[in-house]
Amino acid sequence: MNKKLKLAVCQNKVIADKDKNLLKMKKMIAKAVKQGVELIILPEMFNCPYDNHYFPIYSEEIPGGKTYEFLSKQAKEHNIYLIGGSIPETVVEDKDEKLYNTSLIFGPDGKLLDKHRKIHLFDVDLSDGVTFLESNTLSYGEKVTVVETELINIGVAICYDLRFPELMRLMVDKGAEMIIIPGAFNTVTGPAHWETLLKARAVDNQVFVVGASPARNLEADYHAYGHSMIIDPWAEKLHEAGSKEDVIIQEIDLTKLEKIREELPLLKHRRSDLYKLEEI
Ligand SMILES: NC(=O)CCC(=O)C(=O)O
Repeated sequence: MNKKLKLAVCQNKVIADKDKNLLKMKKMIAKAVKQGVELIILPEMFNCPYDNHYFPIYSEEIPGGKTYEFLSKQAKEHNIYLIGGSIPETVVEDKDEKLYNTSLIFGPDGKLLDKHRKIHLFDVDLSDGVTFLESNTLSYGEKVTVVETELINIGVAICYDLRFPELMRLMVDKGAEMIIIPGAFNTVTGPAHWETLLKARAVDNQVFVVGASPARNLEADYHAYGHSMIIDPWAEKLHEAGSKEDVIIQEIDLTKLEKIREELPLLKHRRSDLYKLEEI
C-alpha cells in the first residue's frame, strides 16, 4: 500500500444538457489533475438531472455510451483512477428494458474495473416537501462492490445505500479500506444526516469515506445538498465543499487506517459466536 494518496472530488452543477455537463466535468478533472491527484470521484447522476423524468432520456447502455467513452478516455488520458459518480444505465434483456443508477469505476488504463448498481432505491415522502420514488423508473442493484486497486481497496455504494450499515460492513469484510459514496442528498436530509452518516460509516468500519455530491442547482426541481466531504477512519473531516461548484483536493495518509485498526481493533473484537452478517 502506498502511504499517501491525493484525491479529488469534482462537485459539478448538473443541468439539463448532457454534453455541457460532460464538458464542465472535463474542465474540473483537468483542474484536479494539475494538482497531481491519482483518484478522482464524481457525484451521483453527474451528467443527468436527478429526476425520474430525465433518467430514461439520459440513460446509456454500458459499455459503449457517450458517458462511458468519456470516462474511459479521461481516466486513460490522465492516468488516474476515476469513480464515475453515477449515470442512468439501460439494460435490455429479452426485450425487457430496465434502468439502473450505476457507478462506473475506471483504472488508469481506461478499462472498466467494475460497476456498482444502486442497491437501495430512494422511495420517500417527507412532510418537509421532499418526495421521490426512484423505483418508478429504476431497478434494484444486486451486488456488493469492492475494487482492489494499486492505491487502496475501494468500496462503492450510491447515496441512499449509505443509510444501510450492513452493506458498508459487508464491503469492509470484502476488504474495502475506502468507501466512496456518490450521493445527491437534498436540502432537507442533507443538513440533518449527510455528515453524520458519512462519519458514522467511517468510525463504524475504520475506513476513509468520501461523499461526492452534485452542487446545488436552484433552477432544478430537486435541490442537491452539495457539501462533498472527505472523512478519515477516526471520523475526522479532512475537507468539505460548500453548496456551489467546486473541486476539492486532499492528500490522505493511509497509515492512519493501519494505526487506528491496530490500536483500537474493533473489527477483530466482533463476537461471531453470537451474531454474523453474510452476503447472500
Ligand atoms: N439520491 C438519493 O438516494 C438521496 C438520498 C437521500 O437524500 C437520503 O436522505 O437518504
